[in-house]
Amino acid sequence: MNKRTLSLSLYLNYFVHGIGLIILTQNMQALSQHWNSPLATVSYVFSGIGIGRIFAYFIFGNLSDRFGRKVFVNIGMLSYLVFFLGMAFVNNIQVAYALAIVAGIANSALDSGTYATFIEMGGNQGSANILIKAFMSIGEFILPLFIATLEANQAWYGWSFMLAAAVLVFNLFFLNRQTFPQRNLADDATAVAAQQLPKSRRILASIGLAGYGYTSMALMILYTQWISLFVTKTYGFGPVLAHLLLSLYSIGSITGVIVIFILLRTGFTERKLLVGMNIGSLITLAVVCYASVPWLSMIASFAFGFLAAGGAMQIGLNIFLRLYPHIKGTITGTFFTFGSVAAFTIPLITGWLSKQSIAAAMRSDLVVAVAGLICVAVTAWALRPTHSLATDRQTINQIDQKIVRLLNQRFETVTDISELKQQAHLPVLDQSREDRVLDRVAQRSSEAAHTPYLQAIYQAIMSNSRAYQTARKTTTQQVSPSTAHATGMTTKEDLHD
Ligand SMILES: O=C(O)C(=O)C[C@]1(C(=O)O)C=C[C@@H](O)C=C1
Repeated sequence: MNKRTLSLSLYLNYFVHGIGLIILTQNMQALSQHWNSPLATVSYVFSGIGIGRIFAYFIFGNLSDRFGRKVFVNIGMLSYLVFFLGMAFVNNIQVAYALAIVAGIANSALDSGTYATFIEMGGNQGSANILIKAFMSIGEFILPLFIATLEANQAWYGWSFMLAAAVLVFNLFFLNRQTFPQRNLADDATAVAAQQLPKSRRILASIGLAGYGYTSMALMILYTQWISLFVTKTYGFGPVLAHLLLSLYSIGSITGVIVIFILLRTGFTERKLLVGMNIGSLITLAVVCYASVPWLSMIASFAFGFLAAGGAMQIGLNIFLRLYPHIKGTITGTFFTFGSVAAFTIPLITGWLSKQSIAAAMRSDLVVAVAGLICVAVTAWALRPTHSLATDRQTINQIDQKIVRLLNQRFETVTDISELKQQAHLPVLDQSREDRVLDRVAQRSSEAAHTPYLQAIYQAIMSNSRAYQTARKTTTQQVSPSTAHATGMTTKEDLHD
């Protein structure tokens, strides 16, 4: 399995999915003309996507645990292909509705296969799931520009559908050349830690996370649906500023994805990050809901996008997946079923609230934010670290991961040093340098009792560094005997090191 190419291929699907998310709304006028139907009917067709999603998530998640991820990623891609090709030509509303359902199914199949695959690739792939969001955003960013270009050239609206279809056809070939990781493979530490968690705490965390599946999605949908209208009606902001707030939210979201990806790579705890982000979401949302000053709203909207839509939902799912490492597909399905229910119910609930006032509809997002915070706080509390053999070993695994990365960097530097020394005809061993390194270790050690052991470790590191340099030197000399002769390098002393 080549992690890089497989990841790239999986991400490419989410670029297409990002296009799929907005292609109907972006082509609403054109479709309404083509279908000879009013905008309201076109909008009704969109609800098919939600229906397809709700029904497919749970079934697909479960099945992907049984039949493997690749099948479901393929089902997702093929369904999306049917949707894009069909929608570009269809002129019958019923068929269009059926195609919208197919898009919902495509979405669920992709998610059921992909999120689990990233975790199953091993290593720190939880952070890889966060990047899925970034690829969706790229798709959502490029499509409107592409459509604007088509409109400017008075070209057929269907080309936007063809663009997505072309990427899918290419990716179907690309992806099917890749091998997927072994299914439901839990790394030992994760499996043991999950098993050792008392049942009551696991149930509590599961309830919190399922609830978060709903609130995290609801929080974003409600905001994007009402923000522009809210600031216009409540604070009298102009249309440009109203739309700018939404753009700032999107920019914040993309920035968030990148920053969180980096934080997770550097070993930040997902649990703490999630609680922090939800506290931040609540505060920034309260600012947007009650501040009537444009500049403050702008900053808060960016920050809200960063915190609420910058991959927080994906972190929630990652934690959920680690809790049940043997049924990752089912867990993904369950989590997103809750999200789909939010996508379906929030427009209905807020539509009803908006009859009272637009401000009431918008500010109801604060209730969602509080509920989300309670969900993640309960989860974090239930999953608080307790000292056991399994959890402490997991901590050691994380520390070792960092040490190995740093040792790789050290050896890369030693490679440079080795070359410089060869050029300057210097021996591999430099005792005075080694003494200084050991002195520095003693100075840096924060615990006197550890110091002799740390020094012994460093002695071993340097002894291996010498062995590595000597081995390199020998290989270079074998490759180029004339150079070896000219330099007269390999000394007995070095080889004994
Ligand atoms: O600094 C050097 O000259 C190195 O070759 C590096 C290094 C080390 O690994 O730290 C290795 C061997 C020397 O004896 C001293 C130090």
